[in-house]
Amino acid sequence: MKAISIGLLGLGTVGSGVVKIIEQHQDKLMHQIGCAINIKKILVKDSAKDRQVAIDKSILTSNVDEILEDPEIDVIIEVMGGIDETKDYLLRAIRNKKHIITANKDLMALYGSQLLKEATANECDLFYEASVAGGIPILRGLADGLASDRITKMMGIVNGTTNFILTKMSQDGSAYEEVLKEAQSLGFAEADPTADVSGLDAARKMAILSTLGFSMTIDLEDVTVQGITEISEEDLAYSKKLGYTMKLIGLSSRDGEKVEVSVQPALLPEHHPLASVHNEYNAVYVYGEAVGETMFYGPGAGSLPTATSVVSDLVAVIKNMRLGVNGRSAVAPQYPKTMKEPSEIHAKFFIRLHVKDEVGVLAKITMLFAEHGVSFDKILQLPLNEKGSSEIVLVTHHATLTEFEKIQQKLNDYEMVKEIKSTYRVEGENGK
Ligand SMILES: NC(=O)C1=CN([C@@H]2O[C@H](COP(=O)(O)OP(=O)(O)OC[C@H]3O[C@@H](n4cnc5c(N)ncnc54)[C@H](OP(=O)(O)O)[C@@H]3O)[C@@H](O)[C@H]2O)C=CC1
Ligand SMILES: N[C@@H](CC=O)C(=O)O
Ligand code: NA
Repeated sequence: MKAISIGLLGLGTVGSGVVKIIEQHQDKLMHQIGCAINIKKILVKDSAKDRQVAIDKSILTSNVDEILEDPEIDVIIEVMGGIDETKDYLLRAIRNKKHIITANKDLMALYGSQLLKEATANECDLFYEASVAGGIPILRGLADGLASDRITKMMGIVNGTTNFILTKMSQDGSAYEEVLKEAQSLGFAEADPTADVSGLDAARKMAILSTLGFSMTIDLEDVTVQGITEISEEDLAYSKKLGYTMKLIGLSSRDGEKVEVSVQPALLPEHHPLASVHNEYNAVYVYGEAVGETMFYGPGAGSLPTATSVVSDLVAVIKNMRLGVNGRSAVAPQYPKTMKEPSEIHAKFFIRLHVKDEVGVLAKITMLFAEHGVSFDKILQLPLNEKGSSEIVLVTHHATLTEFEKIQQKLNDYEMVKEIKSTYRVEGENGK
């Protein structure tokens, strides 16, 4: 079989990894697909820039038409990032009958269904394994490995940068800004790391995972999002003291046909498997009605891990080309979407309050929670340096989000409560 020519859009962290893997694993790739892979052109912004990989500079271009309009190029690998312009490039490529592989969750979370429909209509493959949890084959795990099951819950650490930051802050006491810079220099962070630390990157991945896992179209706006920027050293210290580990957790759950999809910092019991996922590593816990608990673990970001998923997608495209079955694997969502109301979301909650150090304060707070049917699992009360003030830290038993929000509103109105310093969900107790 003659060599397959591919066009690469982007030669940064992931693109360089793709070039390395295609070169270094040539024998294995040839054995699997029966032909050579020829990287014919690479789109970059600046062709003069020094590169992390040795390549023939004549294949670099800043004119995308040289790739999209080249009839010899069968497959486009998109690892440049960006949304609107990139979507236009990919739609043009699909209409020119080119198969697509992308690592771009920003794009797939917003326009995945449009692109997949267009690809199917043009008998093209569109694979995006690297877009969620970099090097972990989670999308293939859901689409193929668990195809026979009904998924009811997914809980994961799906952003490497924030997991790296939280690990270093809680284990070594490192400062937030310093660790963020380190994550950027290691190539884990997005071009604009706001997407990482605000939780948006994880929300995009949860929208993609939930759409596939629950077979319903979960849009980005269906995902409630909170990032890691408000987490204080005190919160990290209290979570340790109470036997928890703070992680940025993506959560998708389904009860009947109703779903919740959210991203937030949450406290996990120290013995929970996700609590020992450190640095840029990701993990996704998947519960299926038949299979029970499964866990997918591995590097969530970085050049070679992410490129592994990209090149494995390329192998799948080329195998489909040989069989003449491209564009047949995407399955359209089966179910309509109904999101859970806050009154249908149950969790345990952590709350940290600064209160006046007076007789009866704790009793009054206990009474308020009891009026809303919420009892406590853990209570700490400690004096503060500020005279006449103390700190109360509570972990509730399960309550609905609605009741917990009502309690917070009433606490804010109490004169004895100086400030609600922080609240978090506590997840993963009872083994899940
Ligand atoms: N880094 C990671 O660990 C992971 C990244 N991803 C995703 O992979 C994609 C790429 O990420 P990453 O490799 O880190 O990004 P980089 O910023 O390292 O690389 C981007 C590359 O694309 C080129 N590029 C960007 N915009 C344009 C444009 N408008 N025209 C031409 N070329 C352009 C850049 O050219 P030049 O070099 O000339 O500047 C660069 O080579 C993103 O969608 C990201 O979200 C997914 C999983 C993990
Ligand atoms: N910035 C992302 C890269 C992979 O998707 C992350 O940190 O997880
Ligand atoms: Na993946």
